[in-house]
Amino acid sequence: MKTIEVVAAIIHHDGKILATQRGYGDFKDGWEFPGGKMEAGETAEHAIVREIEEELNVEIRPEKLLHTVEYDYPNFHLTMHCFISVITKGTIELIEHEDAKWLKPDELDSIAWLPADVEVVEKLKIYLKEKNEL
Ligand SMILES: Nc1nc2c([nH]c(=O)n2[C@@H]2O[C@H](COP(=O)(O)OP(=O)(O)OP(=O)(O)O)[C@@H](O)[C@H]2O)c(=O)[nH]1
Repeated sequence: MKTIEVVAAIIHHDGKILATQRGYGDFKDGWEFPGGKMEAGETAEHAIVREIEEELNVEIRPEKLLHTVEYDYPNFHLTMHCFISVITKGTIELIEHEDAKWLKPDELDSIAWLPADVEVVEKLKIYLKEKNEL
Protein backbone atom coordinates (compact mmCIF):
# COMPACT_ATOMS: atom_id res chain seq x y z
CA MET A 1 0.00 0.00 0.00
CA LYS A 2 1.32 3.46 -0.75
CA THR A 3 2.16 5.79 2.14
CA ILE A 4 1.48 9.49 2.06
CA GLU A 5 3.30 11.78 4.47
CA VAL A 6 1.27 14.74 5.64
CA VAL A 7 1.79 17.62 8.07
CA ALA A 8 -1.04 19.21 10.03
CA ALA A 9 -1.23 22.33 12.20
CA ILE A 10 -3.07 22.38 15.50
CA ILE A 11 -3.47 26.13 15.64
CA HIS A 12 -3.83 27.26 19.25
CA HIS A 13 -5.02 30.84 19.67
CA ASP A 14 -6.81 32.61 22.54
CA GLY A 15 -7.33 29.28 24.29
CA LYS A 16 -9.08 27.74 21.28
CA ILE A 17 -8.15 25.23 18.57
CA LEU A 18 -8.85 25.66 14.86
CA ALA A 19 -10.68 22.90 12.97
CA THR A 20 -11.30 23.18 9.24
CA GLN A 21 -13.82 21.41 7.05
CA ARG A 22 -12.76 19.79 3.79
CA GLY A 23 -14.48 21.25 0.77
CA TYR A 24 -13.70 18.51 -1.77
CA GLY A 25 -12.62 14.92 -2.35
CA ASP A 26 -13.35 11.60 -0.66
CA PHE A 27 -13.55 13.16 2.78
CA LYS A 28 -15.59 16.22 1.79
CA ASP A 29 -17.34 17.75 4.83
CA GLY A 30 -15.05 15.95 7.29
CA TRP A 31 -13.28 18.05 9.90
CA GLU A 32 -9.50 18.10 10.08
CA PHE A 33 -6.47 20.08 11.11
CA PRO A 34 -5.33 22.21 8.17
CA GLY A 35 -2.23 21.01 6.35
CA GLY A 36 -1.26 18.76 3.46
CA LYS A 37 1.31 16.56 1.82
CA MET A 38 5.01 17.10 2.32
CA GLU A 39 7.08 17.77 -0.78
CA ALA A 40 10.32 15.97 -1.63
CA GLY A 41 13.33 17.36 0.22
CA GLU A 42 11.23 19.49 2.56
CA THR A 43 11.36 19.38 6.37
CA ALA A 44 8.09 18.87 8.21
CA GLU A 45 8.41 22.32 9.79
CA HIS A 46 8.90 23.97 6.41
CA ALA A 47 5.99 22.00 4.93
CA ILE A 48 3.53 23.03 7.63
CA VAL A 49 4.41 26.72 7.35
CA ARG A 50 4.02 26.52 3.54
CA GLU A 51 0.73 24.61 3.63
CA ILE A 52 -0.87 26.98 6.13
CA GLU A 53 0.15 30.01 4.16
CA GLU A 54 -1.37 28.40 1.02
CA GLU A 55 -4.61 27.31 2.69
CA LEU A 56 -5.28 30.04 5.25
CA ASN A 57 -3.04 32.95 4.22
CA VAL A 58 -1.44 33.28 7.66
CA GLU A 59 2.08 32.78 8.90
CA ILE A 60 2.44 30.26 11.72
CA ARG A 61 5.23 29.05 13.95
CA PRO A 62 5.19 25.33 14.76
CA GLU A 63 6.03 25.11 18.46
CA LYS A 64 5.84 21.42 19.28
CA LEU A 65 5.39 18.13 17.46
CA LEU A 66 2.42 16.80 19.43
CA HIS A 67 2.09 13.44 17.69
CA THR A 68 2.81 11.52 14.50
CA VAL A 69 -0.20 9.40 13.69
CA GLU A 70 0.01 6.25 11.54
CA TYR A 71 -3.33 5.25 10.06
CA ASP A 72 -4.43 2.72 7.42
CA TYR A 73 -7.12 4.05 5.11
CA PRO A 74 -8.56 1.56 2.60
CA ASN A 75 -6.41 2.90 -0.26
CA PHE A 76 -3.28 4.28 1.44
CA HIS A 77 -1.31 4.46 4.63
CA LEU A 78 -1.17 7.91 6.22
CA THR A 79 1.76 9.20 8.25
CA MET A 80 0.75 12.57 9.66
CA HIS A 81 2.95 14.86 11.76
CA CYS A 82 0.81 17.17 13.90
CA PHE A 83 2.33 20.39 15.21
CA ILE A 84 0.93 22.65 17.92
CA SER A 85 1.33 26.03 16.22
CA VAL A 86 0.71 29.72 16.83
CA ILE A 87 -0.23 32.42 14.35
CA THR A 88 2.58 34.94 13.95
CA LYS A 89 1.14 37.10 11.17
CA GLY A 90 -2.16 37.70 9.38
CA THR A 91 -5.86 36.87 9.66
CA ILE A 92 -7.31 33.55 8.60
CA GLU A 93 -8.94 33.33 5.17
CA LEU A 94 -10.52 30.09 3.97
CA ILE A 95 -8.85 29.56 0.61
CA GLU A 96 -9.53 25.82 0.25
CA HIS A 97 -11.82 24.86 3.10
CA GLU A 98 -15.57 25.27 3.22
CA ASP A 99 -15.81 26.13 6.90
CA ALA A 100 -13.74 26.56 10.04
CA LYS A 101 -14.47 26.59 13.77
CA TRP A 102 -12.51 27.74 16.78
CA LEU A 103 -13.18 25.06 19.38
CA LYS A 104 -12.85 25.48 23.11
CA PRO A 105 -11.00 22.52 24.65
CA ASP A 106 -14.27 21.02 25.92
CA GLU A 107 -15.80 21.25 22.42
CA LEU A 108 -13.19 19.07 20.70
CA ASP A 109 -15.56 16.09 20.57
CA SER A 110 -18.42 18.10 19.07
CA ILE A 111 -17.48 17.65 15.40
CA ALA A 112 -16.95 14.68 13.05
CA TRP A 113 -13.15 14.46 12.69
CA LEU A 114 -11.54 12.48 9.88
CA PRO A 115 -10.82 8.92 11.04
CA ALA A 116 -7.06 9.43 11.48
CA ASP A 117 -7.63 12.53 13.61
CA VAL A 118 -9.50 10.82 16.43
CA GLU A 119 -6.20 9.62 17.96
CA VAL A 120 -4.67 13.09 17.51
CA VAL A 121 -7.60 14.71 19.32
CA GLU A 122 -7.08 12.30 22.25
CA LYS A 123 -3.39 13.33 22.45
CA LEU A 124 -4.43 16.97 22.22
CA LYS A 125 -6.81 16.59 25.15
CA ILE A 126 -3.98 15.13 27.26
CA TYR A 127 -1.72 18.04 26.25
CA LEU A 128 -4.40 20.62 27.15
CA LYS A 129 -5.08 18.90 30.48
CA GLU A 130 -1.36 19.09 31.32
CA LYS A 131 -1.53 22.83 30.60
CA ASN A 132 -4.67 23.15 32.78
CA GLU A 133 -6.68 24.29 29.77
CA LEU A 134 -9.09 21.34 29.92
N1 LIG B 1 -4.54 18.16 6.10
C1 LIG B 1 -5.01 17.09 6.73
N2 LIG B 1 -5.14 15.92 6.06
C2 LIG B 1 -5.64 14.89 6.75
C3 LIG B 1 -6.03 15.00 8.11
N3 LIG B 1 -6.49 13.80 8.53
C4 LIG B 1 -6.42 12.94 7.47
O1 LIG B 1 -6.77 11.77 7.46
N4 LIG B 1 -5.89 13.60 6.38
C5 LIG B 1 -5.68 13.01 5.07
O2 LIG B 1 -4.37 13.30 4.62
C6 LIG B 1 -4.37 13.67 3.25
C7 LIG B 1 -3.95 15.12 3.17
O3 LIG B 1 -3.47 15.48 1.99
P1 LIG B 1 -3.97 16.79 1.26
O4 LIG B 1 -4.68 17.72 2.16
O5 LIG B 1 -2.84 17.27 0.46
O6 LIG B 1 -5.04 16.06 0.44
P2 LIG B 1 -5.57 16.22 -0.96
O7 LIG B 1 -5.37 14.90 -1.60
O8 LIG B 1 -6.95 16.71 -0.77
O9 LIG B 1 -4.65 17.33 -1.62
P3 LIG B 1 -4.30 17.59 -3.09
O10 LIG B 1 -5.59 17.45 -3.82
O11 LIG B 1 -3.75 18.98 -3.04
O12 LIG B 1 -3.28 16.54 -3.44
C8 LIG B 1 -5.78 13.46 2.74
O13 LIG B 1 -5.93 12.16 2.25
C9 LIG B 1 -6.59 13.62 4.02
O14 LIG B 1 -7.81 12.97 3.95
C10 LIG B 1 -5.88 16.23 8.78
O15 LIG B 1 -6.19 16.42 9.96
N5 LIG B 1 -5.38 17.25 8.04
